[in-house]
Amino acid sequence: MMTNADPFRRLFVQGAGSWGTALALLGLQTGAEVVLWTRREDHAAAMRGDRENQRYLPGVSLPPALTITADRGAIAGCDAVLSVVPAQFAGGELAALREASGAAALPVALCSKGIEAETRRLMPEVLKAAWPEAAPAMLSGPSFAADVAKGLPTAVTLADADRDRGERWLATLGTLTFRPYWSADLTGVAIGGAVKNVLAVACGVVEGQGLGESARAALMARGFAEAARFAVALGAKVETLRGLSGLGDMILTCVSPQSRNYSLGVALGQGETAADILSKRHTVAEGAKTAPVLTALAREHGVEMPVAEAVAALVAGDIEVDDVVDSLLSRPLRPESPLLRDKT
Ligand SMILES: NC(=O)C1=CN([C@@H]2O[C@H](COP(=O)(O)OP(=O)(O)OC[C@H]3O[C@@H](n4cnc5c(N)ncnc54)[C@H](OP(=O)(O)O)[C@@H]3O)[C@@H](O)[C@H]2O)C=CC1
Ligand SMILES: O=C(CO)COP(=O)(O)O
Repeated sequence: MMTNADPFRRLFVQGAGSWGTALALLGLQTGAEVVLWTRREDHAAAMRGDRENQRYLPGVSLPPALTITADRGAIAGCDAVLSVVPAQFAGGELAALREASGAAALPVALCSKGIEAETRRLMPEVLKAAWPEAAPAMLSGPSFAADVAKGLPTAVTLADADRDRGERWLATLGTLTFRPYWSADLTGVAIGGAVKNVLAVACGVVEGQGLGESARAALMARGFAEAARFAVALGAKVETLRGLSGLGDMILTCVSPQSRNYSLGVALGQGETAADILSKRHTVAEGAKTAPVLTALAREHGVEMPVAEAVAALVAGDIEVDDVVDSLLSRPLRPESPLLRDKT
């Protein structure tokens, strides 16, 4: 046991992609009753029949204790929600779930990593607009669903402005191998998760272009600097960006072929177009939709984000991959530290 707080007893997991499924299994491990919800009845029926999510998390068995449904009404009696729907669809799905719950004041942990393109909202703002009665938390950090489902050691950040409720989340999800650490900085956690996907695409491009590991490390460091500038401009704490949900997740996804965002970047670097790559996939690469809205928000706040700008232009097909590399390499030589830069 990680904490003496009372865990939530009946969890509603919204979204049965790979991450929602892995988190549902975690909830069962800590003794909660868990409802895993998918929007498609045929997907629910297949998972119930196979006791496996063959589409998104193959090879992992789903115990009989896991309730699998496409009925939002199954939220009745649940005392907490994990929302694990891709960022662009989260607002609509959260609003529909609010209605099914009778606008209940439930704790909702947001587990998606992105920024809503239409409204430029971070995930906690998406929740506030869709379900104002809900109590928001953010769960994010370096954690591949397949690793977590195998019980491999993982550490993440769980942000909740209310420490006691945060402790309840830790008790609900923490196991010997899955270690959530509490933070109060929801904005910082939401930004770290969203921005690292964009940086992972950029690092994949470096790999796809064969530019070498030194170049990739340089890009990660410069990418981290722009993520931190952006986070501070939006009121987040820079320490949060240095933690598991920022730097930790960047380190994972900016080097691993297991990352869908990194592998999108590799294919872009090899000359394929984003439209072609994404049309062949059924899984999500959040960085593609986050890059343009991230750069728009950054410009609004007067923050320079050249790496994110390059990814946005490449994904939109506005620029060739060789030109992206040239534009990043031809940036002016100036002091590395922003503090020194201000004085020169
Ligand atoms: N996978 C991972 O290792 C991790 C993922 N995350 C984050 O979790 C979130 C969910 O990703 P993940 O579980 O990987 O997803 P997957 O790529 O495994 O699956 C895609 C999911 O998106 C759903 N989806 C697609 N289109 C829509 C739509 N129009 N409306 C509602 N849902 C839709 C799919 O449902 P359907 O089958 O019905 O189309 C499916 O549940 C993302 O924000 C991701 O960044 C965070 C940490 C780890
Ligand atoms: O967020 C993740 C791991 O922390 C998953 O990364 P991808 O979405 O790039 O696969």
